Amino acid sequence: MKYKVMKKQKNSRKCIVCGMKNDLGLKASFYELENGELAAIFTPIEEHQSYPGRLHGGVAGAILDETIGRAINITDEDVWGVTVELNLKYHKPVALNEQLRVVGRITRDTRRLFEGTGEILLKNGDIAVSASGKYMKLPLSQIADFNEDTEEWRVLPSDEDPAEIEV
Ligand SMILES: CC(C)(COP(=O)(O)OP(=O)(O)OC[C@H]1O[C@@H](n2cnc3c(N)ncnc32)[C@H](O)[C@@H]1OP(=O)(O)O)[C@@H](O)C(=O)NCCC(=O)NCCS
Ligand SMILES: CCCCCCCCCCCCCC(=O)O
Repeated sequence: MKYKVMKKQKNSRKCIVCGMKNDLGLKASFYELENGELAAIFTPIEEHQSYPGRLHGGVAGAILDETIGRAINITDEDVWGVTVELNLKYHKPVALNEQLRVVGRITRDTRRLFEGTGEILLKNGDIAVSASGKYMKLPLSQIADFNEDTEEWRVLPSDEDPAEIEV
């Protein structure tokens, strides 16, 4: 189904998934949807392959990890989590150089932990990779030396931002 985009999330400078100044990164964009899920959009490049032409399974894990980890921010922008568990199932190969949709949602939220699930979708809507993850909530000061300005942690509006996304 198609859902309206309610809000775009922030990107960063060097994160392997969302860093806009990481030339080898995925440069993914994250959109909060009206149904309470988070969608990511990115286009894998040659540098993200394992076997020629096929997305590396670890890279698939990275985008799912971050999409689930960011889904918590739909309800609370100030929660930061570190991944403590990530389970992946690879159903179909993922090709390079084609835009992919990823979707994630929160399935459990407690004082110290949150859990969620997510999928990488192929163009035809088939699920290529599915994941479930568990994250420990921590104060940002315990995770990283983080300066929003130097890390360029901000929303980057683009003409290519979709008004709705099918997930
Ligand atoms: C998450 C982390 C901070 C926990 O460290 P810690 O507080 O020293 O770990 P502890 O073993 O004392 O666990 C703290 C609590 O979390 C719980 N916990 C730890 N890992 C858990 C897991 N995978 N699932 C459920 N609970 C977990 C423990 O049971 C414990 O609970 P308790 O206090 O009620 O006994 C640490 O393991 C860590 O930094 N891991 C790396 C995370 C990471 O880098 N992820 C990838 C990038 S974000
Ligand atoms: C400059 C800050 C960039 C930080 C990226 C924000 C990511 C939040 C998602 C949490 C998922 C954790 C991913 C991980 O490291 O395993």
